Amino acid sequence: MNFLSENSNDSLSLGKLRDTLIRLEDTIIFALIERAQFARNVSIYKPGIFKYEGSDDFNGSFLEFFLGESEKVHAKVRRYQSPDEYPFTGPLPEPVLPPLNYPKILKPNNINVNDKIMKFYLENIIPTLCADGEDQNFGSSATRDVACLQALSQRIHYGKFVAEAKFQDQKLQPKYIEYIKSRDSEAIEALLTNKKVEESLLKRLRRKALTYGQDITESGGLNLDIENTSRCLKINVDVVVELYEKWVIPLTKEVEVIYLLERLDE
Ligand SMILES: C=C(O[C@@H]1C=C(C(=O)O)C=C[C@H]1O)C(=O)O
Repeated sequence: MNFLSENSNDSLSLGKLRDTLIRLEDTIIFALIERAQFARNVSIYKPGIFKYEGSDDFNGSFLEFFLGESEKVHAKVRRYQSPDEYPFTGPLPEPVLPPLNYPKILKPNNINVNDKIMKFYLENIIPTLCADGEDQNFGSSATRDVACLQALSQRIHYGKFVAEAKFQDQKLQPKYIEYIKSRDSEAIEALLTNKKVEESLLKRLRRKALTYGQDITESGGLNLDIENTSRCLKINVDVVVELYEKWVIPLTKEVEVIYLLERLDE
């Protein structure tokens, strides 16, 4: 979401944030489809298998190396105002001070569930998403992993913005304040949970995975009948739905709760 082009209160409306989360469903499904075309390639997840020029002392996995190096670049450009200012090649200019005009309360803080995201991605998603074995496409697999992990991380950390929007609801704010003061995480989670939104999301996600997973030809209709279609899909629809049901939604809510527990600290 672009926080710079709009006034900050407006960009925190729950409706707009939900639109952003819906758009990110597409990003995540396509990233998973990209990864699913390659085999599991377990070698890229085991530490110490490859050596890297100029990083002789690095002992982690290929994926960790890849992610670390790309995030070094992200760290250097993070403070620029727009992606258009980032050079594609050559040295980066000196970073300027943070120009991002976030709503004040959303200044960067310590909420980070990336360790959890990495764990469920490697232990639960990759083994069911990809064919067992090694097709030796190590670089291709790792680039897709980075795309999947970054999209999942972005989606889940959006919980901060969602939580702030919910806290701004004047009818509910006294309740949130009461539960925050009594450190009642369960009550906070119950208050911010919207079962209807979650149910619609899971239904929509199944239809999206079924649709995006098909080869679209020049004629003929799409087939939304899972029984007939699932054999030739590019992705296992159940993996996508389970990913959201078991991991993405619960972790988004965890971020929401952590954010709100710190909301009154200033
Ligand atoms: C994100 C929201 O908050 C909660 C988390 C949801 C999610 O991660 O998709 C969905 C509904 C809510 O229980 C929301 O209300 O839209």
